[in-house]
Parts: sequence; structure tokens; C-alpha cells
Amino acid sequence: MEDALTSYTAIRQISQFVGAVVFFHVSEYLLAIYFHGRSNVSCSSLLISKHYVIAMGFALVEYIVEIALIPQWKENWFLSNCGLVMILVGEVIRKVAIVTAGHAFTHMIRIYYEEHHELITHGIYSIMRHPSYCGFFIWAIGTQVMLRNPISLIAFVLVLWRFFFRRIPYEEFFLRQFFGPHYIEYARKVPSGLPFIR
Ligand SMILES: C[S@@+](CC[C@H](N)C(=O)[O-])C[C@H]1O[C@@H](n2cnc3c(N)ncnc32)[C@H](O)[C@@H]1O
Repeated sequence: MEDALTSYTAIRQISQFVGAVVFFHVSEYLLAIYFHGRSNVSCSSLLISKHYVIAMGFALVEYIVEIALIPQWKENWFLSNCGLVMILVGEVIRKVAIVTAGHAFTHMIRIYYEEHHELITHGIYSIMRHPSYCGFFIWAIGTQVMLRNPISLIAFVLVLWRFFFRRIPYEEFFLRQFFGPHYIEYARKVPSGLPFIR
């Protein structure tokens, strides 16, 4: 067990995982401060919820059990590197979305119209309506492909898809209230950016 955990494979894959997670959360927090000001940003912008900690904790436990029992399984570097590429691509898509939306981007879904909230339809928002969700979806699944965690991979796909399947209509209910026909027209032309979600 100790040998497996101190192997090159384990050290590299766990470091990549921890690095990806730390970079994701710290950069989300710093961007929120940049666009909304320190006094308007709370620790919730670190995006660390109870469910998230359970999911990531489960993924780490799965990784440790599998590398101890079937270390050769973790050594398919082609797939692991594909996961690393997904992490980078997902991170870039998400951050491009945040920077493009700027002040309009809030971690909590706005349920009241705020002055200066403009509808963003340019840049990456002209390709998909929910680029930050698309980016997070790719990023999170990429972490499990990189770790070569089959159980967590399936669980992440199902749980995240269901989460966005519920969140997007809720968010868009308010966007239609705020921007009326402009949002309806935008949503008619531009896909959501998540598979099988209109
Ligand atoms: C967590 S952000 C996610 C934004 C978007 N769903 C995405 O994936 O890039 C949620 C906030 O963004 C705002 N929002 C979402 N789409 C928007 C758009 N096209 N223009 C302006 N604000 C938007 C919503 O009102 C909500 O408060």
C-alpha cells in the first residue's frame, strides 16, 4: 500500500489532482473579488459545498483503494493525459466565460434584477448559453479521467448532468424575467453547451 502511494504514478496523479482543485477554487475566488469587490464576496465564492467535498473525498478514496489493489490500472498514461487535457480545456472555457460576462457573472443565481445587469451574448456566450457550466462539467469529469477512477467518473457524469439539468431552467426562468424577448430570442438561437440539455 505504502509503495503504491509513493510510486511515480501516484505522486504525479495526486499532485495533478490537488493542483487542479486548488487552482480552480483560488482562481474562482480571486476573479469574484476582481469583478465584484472584496466586500461583496464571501467564502461561498470558493465554491466548496458539503456535497462537493463528499464527491472529491470519495474520488480520492477510490483512487487510493485502486492504486493499492490494481496499480497497473492507473498506468494507462494516454487516458490519464487525456484527462489532464480535459482539466485544462474545461478550466480555460470556464475562465473565458467568467471574464466575458464580467460583472454579470455571479456564483449565486440572481433572482432579482439588478441595475447594470446586462445580457451577455457576445464572445463565448455566442457559441453557448452556459459556457461556465460546460467548462466545469469538462473540468470535473477530466479530474476523474486523469485519476482513472471508473466509479467516480460515472458518478460525476450522472450527478453533474442532473445538477445542471435542474439548475439551467431555474436560472433561465429569472433571465427571461429580466430580459424578456431578448433572452427568449437568444435561447432560441444558441444551444446550452451541455449535452442533451436544450
Ligand atoms: C454562475 S453564473 C453562470 C452563468 C452561465 N450560466 C454560464 O454557465 O456561463 C450565474 C449568473 O449568471 C447570470 N447569467 C447567466 N447567463 C447570463 C447572460 N447570458 N447574460 C447575463 N447574465 C447571465 C445569471 O443571472 C446568474 O446570476
